Amino acid sequence: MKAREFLGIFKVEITVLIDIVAVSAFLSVPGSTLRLALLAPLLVSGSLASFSSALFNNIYDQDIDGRMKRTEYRTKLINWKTRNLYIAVATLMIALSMAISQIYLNTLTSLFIFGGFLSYFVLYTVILKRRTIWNIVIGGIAGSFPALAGWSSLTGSVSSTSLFLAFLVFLWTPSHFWSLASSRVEDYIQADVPMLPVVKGVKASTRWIFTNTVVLVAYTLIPFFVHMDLGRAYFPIAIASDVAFLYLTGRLLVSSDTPSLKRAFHFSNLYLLLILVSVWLVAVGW
Ligand code: HEM
Ligand SMILES: CC(C)=CCC/C(C)=C/CC/C(C)=C/COP(=O)(O)OP(=O)(O)O
Repeated sequence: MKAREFLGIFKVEITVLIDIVAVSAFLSVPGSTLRLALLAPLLVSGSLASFSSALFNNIYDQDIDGRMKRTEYRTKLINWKTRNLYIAVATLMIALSMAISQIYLNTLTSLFIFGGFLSYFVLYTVILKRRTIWNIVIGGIAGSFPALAGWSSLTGSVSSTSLFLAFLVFLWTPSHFWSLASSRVEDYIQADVPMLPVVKGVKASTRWIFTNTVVLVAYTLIPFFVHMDLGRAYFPIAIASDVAFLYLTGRLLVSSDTPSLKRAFHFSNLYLLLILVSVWLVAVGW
């Protein structure tokens, strides 16, 4: 077993970007740099909840993971022999996550972190994923909770800025995932999961991806007209990232080959990273 595969069952790389969502919301709180120590319990609690939800997702999806090339490696680790062990580990992780958040942060933040866990494992994985093409649109709310948790960890409240960041991730998710799913459509046909490209075809999915990206880009322009605590670096970086994302998803309308789809998918992560990290500069007065 390779280390990357072991880390893969906890979806560590996804958790890193989830944590960056939380850090951006945290640093956008005025005066956040005076209380940076609270980043530690926020990131430990949020990461443990993300790892736990990813583990529960992989335990529940054992049957379909074994039928998809991208995920079949997981069945070497999570199988009938080890299932109970991983259930115990995942349960311990979410319990520890809640304890840390309750002790060092506040109840609202615990609720937001638990909301991310529940919306990913129960709402998306158990209820929606195998039933509807809207699975990742509704399930995408999972990625919004880290933004709400990041702001509330310092304030015990919600703000227009944390709601803006939360909804930004929500709108970003379909462009992110549908490009991946379209590049892996055979996998999802094998697994009999009703992802958009399985039900509507890749060509139609590229139109949905581009349309969603146009809506996402329009949404990122709101801070040009409505004040948010996002700092000055947000504006040029959002515009540059928007142009690149529109280009990469727009060209899918012309060529929806696998490399183009994978390029759009990988850029979706860079896109969100650039916009989120641009907000960090607000903490140092930019
Ligand atoms: C319901 C919502 C989402 C779905 C269905 C989804 C789906 C996926 C899938 C299937 C992968 C490939 C994973 C692999 O092959 O190991 C992936 C990768 C990734 N996702 Fe998402 N995702 C969602 C939300 C998010 C959110 C909210 C974030 C962070 C804010 C995120 C960040 C990432 C990153 C960074 C990767 C790349 C990891 C790598 O390079 O392997 N995803 N996503
Ligand atoms: C605050 C908190 C805990 C938030 C959790 C948010 C979170 C972990 C979102 C990730 C969503 C995700 C990667 C879905 C992919 O599942 P999939 O089953 O479609 O992917 P797979 O086929 O690779 O298993």
